[in-house]
Amino acid sequence: MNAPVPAAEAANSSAAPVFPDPVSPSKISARGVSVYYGQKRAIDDVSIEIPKNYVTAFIGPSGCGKSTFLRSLNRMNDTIPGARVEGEILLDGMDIYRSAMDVVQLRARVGMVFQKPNPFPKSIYENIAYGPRIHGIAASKGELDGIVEQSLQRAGLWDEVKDRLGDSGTALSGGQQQRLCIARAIAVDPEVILMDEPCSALDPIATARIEELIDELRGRYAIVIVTHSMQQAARVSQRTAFFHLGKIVEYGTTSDIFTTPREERTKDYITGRYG
Ligand SMILES: Nc1ncnc2c1ncn2[C@@H]1O[C@H](COP(=O)(O)OP(=O)(O)OP(=O)(O)O)[C@@H](O)[C@H]1O
Repeated sequence: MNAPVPAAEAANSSAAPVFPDPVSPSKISARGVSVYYGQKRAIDDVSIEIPKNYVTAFIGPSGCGKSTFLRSLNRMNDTIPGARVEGEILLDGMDIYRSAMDVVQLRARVGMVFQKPNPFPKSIYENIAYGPRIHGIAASKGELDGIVEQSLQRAGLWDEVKDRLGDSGTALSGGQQQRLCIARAIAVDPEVILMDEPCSALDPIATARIEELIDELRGRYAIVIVTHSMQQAARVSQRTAFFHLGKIVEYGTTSDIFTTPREERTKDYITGRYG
């Protein structure tokens, strides 16, 4: 295994670059990760340490592998026929593909929020209560009620739904459904929350509310967000990884990436000159 080296130094060597965080300890890290769909390599030998307590944005042109890499962080690719992951993904140092870690437990620790809000076709209450119940997090109905309320509070949804917890989650607006999905992820006490373009199906007002929410949750979780919006990456993240052709070309603080990118490809992409 390679020791982490500064990104600039690594970029000049022939070995694949390793991107340690400049300040924060790692929560989840990739070492030499490649992801294949059949013969096609969508992610090519990526190593990165994703820090605790920050929002990390994955940016890059369409098809560069952002979602594929995101999904490899909680084994979501396992559900895609023919998909294969090589290398190591370490959650607090434990290899999520090779240890005895149960995938259901893993996905509680590393939650996922999708592009299109996907509440269960069940009540608002049940959308939140299901996870804590199957993971044995709540010992009593009273405790479960408390988790439901706290999760909805943290997702900024409690005041809007407290009088209609029995209504279907699918009856909420798109923005409310997305906050419900975030509350559902929070309810099982995750350490990492992965968000794949969580605002792309939402209008500007709902988007602003989700961005505020991400900011409120920052510090409590390691959050990773895939986004096509440079403005959104600049608003919500403290760290940014720029992907290109299945590799991370550049990683750093969001302010550095947006003000003084080192790589021409990053510069072209964030200034809209990529073509
Ligand atoms: N289920 C799949 N089966 C086969 N190939 C796939 C699958 N999902 C993605 N790919 C391919 O892997 C590559 C990376 O796709 P991915 O969706 O990860 O990129 P992305 O950067 O997230 O793109 P976008 O920004 O457009 O969502 C692309 O060439 C894509 O066609």
